[in-house]
Amino acid sequence: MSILDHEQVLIRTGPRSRLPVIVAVHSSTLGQAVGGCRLWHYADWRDGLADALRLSAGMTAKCAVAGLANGGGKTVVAVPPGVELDAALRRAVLDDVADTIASLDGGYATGPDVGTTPQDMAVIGERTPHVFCKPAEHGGSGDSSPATALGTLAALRAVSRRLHGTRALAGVRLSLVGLGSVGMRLARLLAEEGADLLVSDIDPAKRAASEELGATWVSPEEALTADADILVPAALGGILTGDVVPRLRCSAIAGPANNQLATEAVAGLLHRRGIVWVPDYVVSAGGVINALTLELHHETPAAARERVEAIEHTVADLLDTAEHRQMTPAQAAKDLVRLRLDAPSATASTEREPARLKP
Ligand SMILES: NC(=O)c1ccc[n+]([C@@H]2O[C@H](COP(=O)([O-])OP(=O)(O)OC[C@H]3O[C@@H](n4cnc5c(N)ncnc54)[C@H](O)[C@@H]3O)[C@@H](O)[C@H]2O)c1
Repeated sequence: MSILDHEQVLIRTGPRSRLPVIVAVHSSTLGQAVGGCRLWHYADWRDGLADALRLSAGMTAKCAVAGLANGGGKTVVAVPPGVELDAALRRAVLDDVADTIASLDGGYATGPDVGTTPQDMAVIGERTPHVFCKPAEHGGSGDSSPATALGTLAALRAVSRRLHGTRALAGVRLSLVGLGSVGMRLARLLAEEGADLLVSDIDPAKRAASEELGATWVSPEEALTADADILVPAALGGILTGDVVPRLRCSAIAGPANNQLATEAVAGLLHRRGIVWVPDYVVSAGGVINALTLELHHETPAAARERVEAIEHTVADLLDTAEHRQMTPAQAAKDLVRLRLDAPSATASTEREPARLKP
């Protein structure tokens, strides 16, 4: 991905922290660019730049498919190897990030990502209003995991309808990999629905809580290759490799974990095996939909919830389109992004029903 695919990229040496602060604005075609602030160690700052370029383009796609009136951006602070962020340096970094965002004059807003928290967003919010997911006591929507879990549940309903003709999840065999902030909440929601749950995590401390839900605890490898209706990746990325695909025994895959495919070609391998894969950026959009609807578009919690639950319709439409056009859901999602970016006024608006791609 090249810098020239982006509207603008700011690369600054933070005046306080002396660390490289990178803000990539990929697209503002649909509205203010949004994307989290990643504070991470990189061997070379150019690796941080590559991440910012890739992730900001991903945010454009995520917002477009979700029907949000927002574009994609990303902040990366590339911390060099060996530099530890004590409280003073962390504060300096966050102030540098805030001033860089403020210099864009509302063109871009940030939120939490790997290495930053809602509390960090409150610090950034002291210098610029263009920030979301601040803690509730600072007027924000806080932790995005509950909305991400709710949006994933909505996606799973659409997949269940595709597989079994009903959106109900009672009795549906789901295999969940990763019981973190999102995964554990999702497991609870699924257990309440009466789903038949296999669960796993590399952290054995998660076992007791999952068994209390009535779920069956298995190893991550068993969960990945389980004979299930739907595999739900909710841990780290890269779980779906060319080697794993022949061993899968699920009918569909839909989960919140980012970047599930080791390479783009894996979407085709899954399709050829008849396994329905719903792109992660569609499934996991609940958190960002909720935060933006509440904090940037100033709508009600009921409106935010409705938009998160609309992921069910988005996924249903993508699956219908993919079947009708004999393409992968990944390709159908890409086409939807292009459609919305080509005709922005006819698509994203937080005041209208999310536009849909009809088969
Ligand atoms: N939190 C959100 O709102 C949100 C939004 C969009 C996407 N996501 C993505 O969803 C995924 C989960 O997010 P989270 O906030 O729950 O993260 P988390 O760090 O709270 O949880 C991840 C869990 O996965 C487990 N894990 C790690 N490697 C594993 C493996 N190989 N096998 C099984 N379990 C493993 C960890 O022990 C942990 O319990 C991530 O990929 C994240 O990027 C999260």
